[in-house]
Amino acid sequence: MEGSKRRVLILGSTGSIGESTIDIVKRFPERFEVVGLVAGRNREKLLKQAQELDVKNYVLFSERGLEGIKELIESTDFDVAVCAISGSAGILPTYWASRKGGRIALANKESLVCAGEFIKREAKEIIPVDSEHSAVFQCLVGERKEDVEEIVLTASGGAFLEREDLENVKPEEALKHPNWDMGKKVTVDSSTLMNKGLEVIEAYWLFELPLDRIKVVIHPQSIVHSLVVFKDKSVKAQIGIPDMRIPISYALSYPERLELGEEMKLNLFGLSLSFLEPDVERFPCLKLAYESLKRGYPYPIVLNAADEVAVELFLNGKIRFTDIPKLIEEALNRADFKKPETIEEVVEIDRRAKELTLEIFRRFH
Ligand SMILES: NC(=O)C1=CN([C@@H]2O[C@H](COP(=O)(O)OP(=O)(O)OC[C@H]3O[C@@H](n4cnc5c(N)ncnc54)[C@H](OP(=O)(O)O)[C@@H]3O)[C@@H](O)[C@H]2O)C=CC1
Ligand SMILES: CC(=O)[C@@H](O)[C@H](O)COP(=O)(O)O
Ligand SMILES: [Mn+2]
Repeated sequence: MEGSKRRVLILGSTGSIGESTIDIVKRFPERFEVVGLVAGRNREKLLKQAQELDVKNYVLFSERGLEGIKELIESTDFDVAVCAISGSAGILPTYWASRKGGRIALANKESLVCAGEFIKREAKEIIPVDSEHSAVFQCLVGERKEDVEEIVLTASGGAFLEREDLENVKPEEALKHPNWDMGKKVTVDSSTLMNKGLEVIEAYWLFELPLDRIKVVIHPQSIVHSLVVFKDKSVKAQIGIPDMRIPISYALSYPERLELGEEMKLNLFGLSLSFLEPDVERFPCLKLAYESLKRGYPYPIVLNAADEVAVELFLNGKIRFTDIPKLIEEALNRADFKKPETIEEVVEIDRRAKELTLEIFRRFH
């Protein structure tokens, strides 16, 4: 990384990951420069970021649509694209950025869940930003693939690990993550364990292990970010405070590491770490995610689409927390789409699966 600066394109700059990325870039002006910004609807924040970073190359989805995003990605020369648009809206932008040939610093797990095959085919290099996958990636540095026995993703358990009356959960309660400060969708997904389900599928694409060797353990403190078990039964874990600036900085600077401040250092004294088996009867979304991948494509696309619709309905007070997995399961049972052959077909299945989920909702409510 010595010499020239890394040119960074940020897709989803106004969100939680986008802002943390800008924080890192601003700490290391000699190493990075932002060369493009993409956001959804927050015009004011996008303009402020563009002005602060002196970036002329930016696009707002609500003004210029997907075509505007495509044009910006295709016309921007970048070294790293931070893919941090939330939800399936990130599929095509991540795919277009992958085709350009630079590094993909991937936060938008939904794009791998839905279009892993197509994005992996195009991308030259994917460095995970998602904390668990960054942890696994770091544990694997210097190791041989054939020596890996299992990947173990840690899950905080979300806001309701110990809650009895899940049917009475309110949206504002689901939006309080015990350890991480994140966007709404991923925070609700954490509370249903769907986030972990999506992450299992993300890990399947990133690390190319059979599904039965990708495990999940509940770890309420979010200090151990994930683990790898090797065939000699040695276990490596990556640990640290729950702050996304650490995996983001790693994805930007890999193979080097940046010098972050003392406030980011984990204090080991007084730490008490616990690990529990996930309860998939109380939190069926995790089971549904495994099942969707076992059934094969297009089911993970349907899982993701139905979840996006269900989370939105829950946040708008239209369904109960416990209806989220029911709606997703029904969508998976009724879905009758063929395996996608192109990225356009992926996007079409996502659209139709969302329609199907809304139809199911209307029939029962
Ligand atoms: N936050 C976190 O700590 C983590 C997040 N992730 C993943 O990273 C991704 C982003 O999460 P997070 O930052 O929390 O989400 P946020 O909701 O905070 O931010 C989402 C970003 O996407 C933009 N966006 C939404 N829709 C569109 C669209 N149609 N076109 C262009 N831009 C759009 C938003 O723009 P605007 O606000 O202007 O509308 C915003 O910049 C998700 O996939 C999440 O699962 C993974 C690990 C950790
Ligand atoms: C920070 C991050 O990577 C999130 O995806 C986080 O993992 C969410 O926490 P859960 O473990 O509760 O899903
Ligand atoms: Mn994660």
